[in-house]
Amino acid sequence: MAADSFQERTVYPSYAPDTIDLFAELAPAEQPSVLLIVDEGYDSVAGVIADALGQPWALATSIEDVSSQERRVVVGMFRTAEYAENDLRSLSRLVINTRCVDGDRSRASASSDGDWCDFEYIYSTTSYLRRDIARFLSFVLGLSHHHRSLREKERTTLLSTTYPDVQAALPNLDILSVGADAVEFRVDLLEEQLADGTFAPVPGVDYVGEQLMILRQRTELPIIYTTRCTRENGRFPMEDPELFYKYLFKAIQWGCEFIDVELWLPEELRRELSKKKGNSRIISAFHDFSGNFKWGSAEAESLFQKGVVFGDIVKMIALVHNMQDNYELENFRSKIRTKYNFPYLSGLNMGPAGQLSRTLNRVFTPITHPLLPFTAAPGQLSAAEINGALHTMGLMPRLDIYGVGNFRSATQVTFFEKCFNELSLPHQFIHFERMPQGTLETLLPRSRFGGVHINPPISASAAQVSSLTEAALAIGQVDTVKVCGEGVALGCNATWKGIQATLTRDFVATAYKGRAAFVLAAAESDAAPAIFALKKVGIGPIYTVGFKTVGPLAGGVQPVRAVEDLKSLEHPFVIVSALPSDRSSLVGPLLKHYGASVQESRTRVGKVFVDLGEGPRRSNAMSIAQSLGWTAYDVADVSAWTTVQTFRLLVGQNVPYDFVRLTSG
Ligand SMILES: O=C1C[C@@](O)(C(=O)O)C[C@@H](O)[C@@H]1O
Repeated sequence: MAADSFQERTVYPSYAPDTIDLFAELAPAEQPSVLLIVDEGYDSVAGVIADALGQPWALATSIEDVSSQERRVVVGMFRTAEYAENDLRSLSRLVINTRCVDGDRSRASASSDGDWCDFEYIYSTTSYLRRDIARFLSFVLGLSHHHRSLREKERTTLLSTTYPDVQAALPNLDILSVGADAVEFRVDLLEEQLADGTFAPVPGVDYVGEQLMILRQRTELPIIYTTRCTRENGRFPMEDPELFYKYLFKAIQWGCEFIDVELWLPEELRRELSKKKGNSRIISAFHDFSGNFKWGSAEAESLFQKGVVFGDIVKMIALVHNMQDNYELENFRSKIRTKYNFPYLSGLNMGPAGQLSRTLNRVFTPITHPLLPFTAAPGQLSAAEINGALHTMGLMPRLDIYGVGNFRSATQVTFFEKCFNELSLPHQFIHFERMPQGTLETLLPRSRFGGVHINPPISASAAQVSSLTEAALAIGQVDTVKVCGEGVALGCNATWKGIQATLTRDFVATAYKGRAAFVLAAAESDAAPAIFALKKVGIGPIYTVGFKTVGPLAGGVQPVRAVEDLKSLEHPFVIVSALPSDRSSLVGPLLKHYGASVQESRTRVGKVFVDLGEGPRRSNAMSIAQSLGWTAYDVADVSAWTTVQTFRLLVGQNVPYDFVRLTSG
C-alpha cells in the first residue's frame, strides 16, 4: 500500500445493528482442502480436526499419498515423510503444522520456523480440545466474525493482562473479562523459567505458543498479541527488530485475531507482516513517554499517516501531565475522523492527568481489573471505573432494562444485576412475569426505556417497534427490543444467534454445508429460530417432523409426513428438537434410527443434537445422543449463548459464555 493510500481505505458504517445478516455471509463457499503435518503417535488430532470440519480424513506417509486423496479429505502427513517445502505448496492445500504439548515433550516437535506452513496449531489433549479446534479453524478459514462484530460496537475494550504465567489468570478469567471485547496477551511480560532456575531474557517461542494455547482454551474473546519493547514500557529488547518479526509472524500462524506491531519497527518488517497477516488484523502501536508529546503537532499527524499504512487500527498513546492534553487529543481524534474518514484510532493519554481520555476513547480502550497483578500502564482504569466516569459526565445515562417472562426469571434478574454491579453500570433491571397487551406501547415512550427481553417471544407483526432486523422478520418473532437513537425501537431476535453459537461451538460452519437436518416441534413458531440458524450455517435440506413451514423460512424445508418417508430421506447431520416435554419421547427413536446407521465411514460419526425443549423431559434424548457418539447440547447451552447476545444487544457490553453459565447456576 502506498504511503498516502489511507484515503482510499474502506470505511465501515460505524454502527449498524444486525440488519446486515444475510444467509450468504456465513455459508462458506466450499469445504476447505487441508493438509496437516502430524507427529507420529499424535496423528489422532487429524481425526478430531476432520470431525470438526465434518470432512473425511486419511493418513499419508508421502507427498504422493497426499496427492492421491480427494481434495475434501483432510490428510494428516507424518513429519518424517520425505518432502520439500515446494512440494507442500504445489499441493494447493491449506498447510497446518500441528504440535502437541502433552506428555513426553521430547517426542513432540518444536515450533516451526519460516513460512513453509500456513498455520500452526498447538494443542493439548487434556481439556477443551474440540472447542479450541473449532475456534482456530473457523478463524483461519475466515469464518469468524470478530472483526465485524467489533466494528459494529459503539465502544470496545481490551483486557490488558500482565501475567508472567497465564496459568495464574485462569481461575479469575471469566470475571476479569466481563465487559472486555478482547484479551491482550503481553508476550514481553511472560517469564519463562529455565532448567537452572533462572528466567529467559526473552521467553522462547515454544513457551509463548504454549501460554497462548492455555489462554485461548479458556476464553472465547479475540486475542491481541503484543510484544511491547523496552522503550514503550515493555520488556522486549530493541537491538534486533528481526526478533519482533519472528514472534509476530508466529502470532499470525497461530491464528491470533490481532497483532500489535510497533511503529518504530523497520518499514520492511511492517510491510511483510501486513502482506502475510491473512485474517489477523494489525494494530499499529506508538507510545511516547517523553511527557512532551503534542497532539496538535505536525509530528502527531505524520505518525498517524505512517501507522495507517499497514495498520487496520492505529493506536497512539502519550504520557501527559495536563488536562489540556486531553482536549487536544479529542481535537486530534475528530480531525482523524473528518479529514481521513478513519474511525479506528485508539488514542489515549497515560498518567493520572490522562484518565479522561481513557473514558472518551471508543476503540479498544485498555482496561485493568483489581484482580490483575499490576496495571500495564500509568493511569489505566477498570471497566467499572470507566463506566462510572461516563455516567458522571452524562455520557452514559441510566436506563431501565426490562425482562418479561417467567422462565428462568429469577436467574435472569440475578444475572443482569450481577453484571450491572460488576461493571458499575447505572442501569436498572425490571422484571415482569407477563406482558399484557399494550405494555410495550407504554414502555417505549419512557425516557429511560433502554430495551426489553421478552420470553416467550412475541409475534413480529404484533411488536409495536419502529423496525425489525432481517432475522426477526424472517423468523416472525421478536424476543428483544432495543433502542437505537431517540424514539427508535428495533425488534430483534437473539434466540437464533444463541442456537447458531451453539452449533458452531464444536463444529466449523463448513461442516453443515449441504448436509441434512431434522427439526422436530409441535408448531412452526417453536422451531423458527432453529431453522433460521441452520440456514445461516448453510445446511442442506431441512426435514420437519410435527409441523409444516410456511412463509419466509419455507424454502428448502420439507415436512416428513409418514415413517416410510424416512427411508428415502438423506441421513441427518443435525437433529434439533423443540418438542414440548409431553411429546419429547419421539426424539429417542429417531436418534436411534440414525445413530445405528451413521457408519458412513470410520471418520464421520460426529453429528449434532440440540434439545431446545424446556421443562422435565419424557425421554433421555441427550444421553441417547451422547451414547451414539453425537455432540449433544441442551436448552441451558443455547440459553447461555442467547443471554450473551441479549446482553450485548441491550446493554452494549460483552459477557463471556462461561460467566453466564457460572451465574445462572
Ligand atoms: O498499548 C497498550 C496500551 C497501554 O500502554 C495503556 O496505556 O493502557 C497498555 C498496554 O498493555 C497496551 O499494549
